[in-house]
Amino acid sequence: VYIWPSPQLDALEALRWDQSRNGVTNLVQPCNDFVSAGGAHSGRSNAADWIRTAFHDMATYNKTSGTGGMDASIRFAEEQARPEDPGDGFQLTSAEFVAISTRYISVADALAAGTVLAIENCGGPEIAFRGGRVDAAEPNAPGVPQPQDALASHIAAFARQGFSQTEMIGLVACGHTFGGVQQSVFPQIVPVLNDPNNTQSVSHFDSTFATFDNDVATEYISGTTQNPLVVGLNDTTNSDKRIFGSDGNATMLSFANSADLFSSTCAELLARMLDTVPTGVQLTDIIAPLLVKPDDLKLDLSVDGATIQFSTEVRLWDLPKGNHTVLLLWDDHVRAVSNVTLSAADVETASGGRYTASWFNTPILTLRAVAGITNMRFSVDGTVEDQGGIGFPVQDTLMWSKSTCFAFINANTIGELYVAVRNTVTPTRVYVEIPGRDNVSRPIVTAVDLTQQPMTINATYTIWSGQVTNKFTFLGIGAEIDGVTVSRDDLRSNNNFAQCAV
Ligand code: HEM
Repeated sequence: VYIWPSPQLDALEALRWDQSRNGVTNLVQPCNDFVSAGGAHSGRSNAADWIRTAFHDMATYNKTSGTGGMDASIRFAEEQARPEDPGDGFQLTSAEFVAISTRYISVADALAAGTVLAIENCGGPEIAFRGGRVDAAEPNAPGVPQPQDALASHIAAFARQGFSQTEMIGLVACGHTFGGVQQSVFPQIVPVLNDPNNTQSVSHFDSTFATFDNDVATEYISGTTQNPLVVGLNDTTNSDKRIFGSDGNATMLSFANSADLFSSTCAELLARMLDTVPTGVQLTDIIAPLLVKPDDLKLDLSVDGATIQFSTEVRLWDLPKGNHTVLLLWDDHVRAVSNVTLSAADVETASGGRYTASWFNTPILTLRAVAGITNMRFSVDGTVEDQGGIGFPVQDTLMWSKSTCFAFINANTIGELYVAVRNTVTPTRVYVEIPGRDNVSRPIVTAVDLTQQPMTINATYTIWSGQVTNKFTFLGIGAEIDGVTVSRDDLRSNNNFAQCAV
């Protein structure tokens, strides 16, 4: 657990634990949801595509040279064109996770989190998730095993990736409890199925293709398996048969005998798969949920500069069922303590129902600008939550001014931007931050300086202003103050402000 606020960890924590709010979990609920069939059951599933994509991204890893691994290089068309990466799953999955990536969440972190969330929400074990993966600038060297390869080649490929033969058996079984082989991609392995519930003719690895369970092992051991890589007509491509049988079935038998052993083994192996990163990449600690987490802080200075419109919400972890009294207490620059009662907004279960997350909102509060806000605590049923005495610090140095407005001219959105800076500081630069992507789809932020002469509107705030005419959707704000960069990563769009008067 870390101290809030920390922009990158806050974002990773939200991705990992915010369930329906994270933009990911809804794509694998129900577990047989599939993006390019409009969510309809097609025999394919996003969950399976994501897990396979993560494996193919990792499988280029070379533990001797420290190159390859989880770095989202699978998003490159060059990798997707290789015989070892057939089908459109990698392209569809990459597009989904590029869309989720932000300045704080790499595409590779998004893919890793998506894999964890898909497995956890579809019957699987809880999987340790770390962040900090770095997106590759170019494709990796090839290295994904293929079904026609010999057993010795598979053993060598997994050894290069850092997995023993027993771990190889485990990892393949953990992956192949989801999904199957597509007819259109592997016509030499799978015939056309003519099944209205399986319109893409996917021959599944086990009878429960959208859920994590040990059926892949029980069906294999009992001899009832329909796994196309075990009982396929062409023995050359029966790679699961060779791999599963390579230790005399000992590992698969242990999985068939114990669903718990299968679960715990997969939790460990899949976490290691996702944490296989190039040398030099430093992953974060395991991202645990914060028990009390403020979120979505909004501060806006009024047009006359006299008041601040403030609101926030707080997420409380695993509250007992029932009604709760939640208060926000806050400090300000005139050393007063204020409080307000929050209202229950929303309850979600996380990690496949293991936990609950409950959100509580403040109303929109009007603070005197002179007083501002410096620190928060929460009282939950009478117990004060203050991060062990630190409280939850709030910066009111830099915020949007309500004077900001947007205009729409010739398909361009033009922002008249007004940013308020507290007079206690003298920034050398105030700018807006426009999230975008570089030419290989990595998230970047472009700063556009506010260049109009700053205007002191009262004793408390000075307004910096400027215009942006670039095409953009969201804007953040930042400043350089005494050589330090201050960012308010409270992204706003034209929906948050009035239309400019003409
Ligand atoms: C020697 C190793 C492996 C071989 C030869 C192999 C081969 C295959 C093949 C041929 C497919 C069908 C793909 C398609 O039709 O589009 C497939 C699907 C899949 N593989 Fe593997 N695989 C291996 C290891 C793994 C591992 C280690 C994982 C993950 C931990 C994994 C996860 C998956 C998943 C989830 C699917 C289903 C994809 C879907 O239904 O869209 N595979 N695999």
